[in-house]
Amino acid sequence: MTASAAASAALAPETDDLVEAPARESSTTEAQPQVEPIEPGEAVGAPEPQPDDRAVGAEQAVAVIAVAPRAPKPRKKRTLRVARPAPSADAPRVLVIEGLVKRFGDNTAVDGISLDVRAGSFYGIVGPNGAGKTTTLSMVTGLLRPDGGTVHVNGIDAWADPRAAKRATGVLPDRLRLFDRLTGSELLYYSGVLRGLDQRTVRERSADLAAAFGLEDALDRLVADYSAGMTKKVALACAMIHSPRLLVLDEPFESVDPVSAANLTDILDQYVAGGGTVLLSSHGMDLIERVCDSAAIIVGGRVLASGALDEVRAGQTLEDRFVELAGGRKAAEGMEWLHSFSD
Ligand SMILES: Nc1ncnc2c1ncn2[C@@H]1O[C@H](COP(=O)(O)OP(=O)(O)OP(=O)(O)O)[C@@H](O)[C@H]1O
Repeated sequence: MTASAAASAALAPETDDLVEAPARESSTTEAQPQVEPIEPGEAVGAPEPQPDDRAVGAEQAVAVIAVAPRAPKPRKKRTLRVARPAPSADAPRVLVIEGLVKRFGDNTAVDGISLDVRAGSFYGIVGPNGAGKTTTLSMVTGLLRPDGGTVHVNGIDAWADPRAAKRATGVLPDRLRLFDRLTGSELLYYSGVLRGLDQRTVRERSADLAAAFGLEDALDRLVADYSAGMTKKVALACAMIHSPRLLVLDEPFESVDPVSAANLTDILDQYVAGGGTVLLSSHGMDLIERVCDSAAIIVGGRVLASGALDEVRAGQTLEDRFVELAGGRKAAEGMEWLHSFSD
């Protein structure tokens, strides 16, 4: 399948994912008056328009805008599916996080997080704002020193031997701080040689990545002039150029349009199919359910559920499970002033 065909396929609504719920029965058993069926949206009682009938009276005008109520949309029930099975329990563990802790003053942002991510896994981390996702990923990738706990990447202690761990890791951080006065091709080149690749390999891979991410026409422009989505793409390309064993991506789909998101998903899918491992954070529950085989729900710096996607969802959608674990929806109580409109 071509990249664009694959992107289109990924974008197509997954109609077989949706199961129609049975139509709701009428709640009354009383005899109903016989009426002509009215199509939803059809005008009721409107006189047949005549060629020379331009002036309509008030009654007729009202009749013209009296529209049959639209039938309520049938509730759709989603079948819970997984994109792919989680790696088997004997697959090697590419990332092992044990008892990770990070405090900012009195605030314990990460409070003893432990996770196992196995080779070939597409692992999603979800959690409410401020749950500690970015803080955790920053400690995994060597950007933030933990106050406690350990991180092993491919068997390497990431804080005892950060250089070796970084060679095995590609990172897309949350707040992108790129050398954006470089052009896209200069940034890719810089990322490649920084990771020890020779010039020829860097050029070849840069061309492949630019084509895969649809950035060919932007390579000679300054990254500072890129849109948010393009910046995300070039940063992801830079994270992948040294073909790391583990990709750690903080909100990779933020600001990325749906077509590009499908394209990125295809690229990451191929990477995982080839034995790579992805750990990503996202607020997109549907996306996580579509692409990930495993997930962790983090709330208040703690892991409340983790493992194969089906175990984490526990028979619900990931969103429902997330909302349940995160403490449910909060009504906008005490916000009555919001309805006292200013004009
Ligand atoms: N550098 C910092 N200094 C002080 N507090 C911080 C710092 N970084 C994060 N925090 C705090 O740590 C907690 C976790 O933040 P973090 O950014 O990890 O959350 P998150 O789950 O990634 O949230 P979001 O989904 O909103 O991105 C928050 O209370 C945040 O205010």
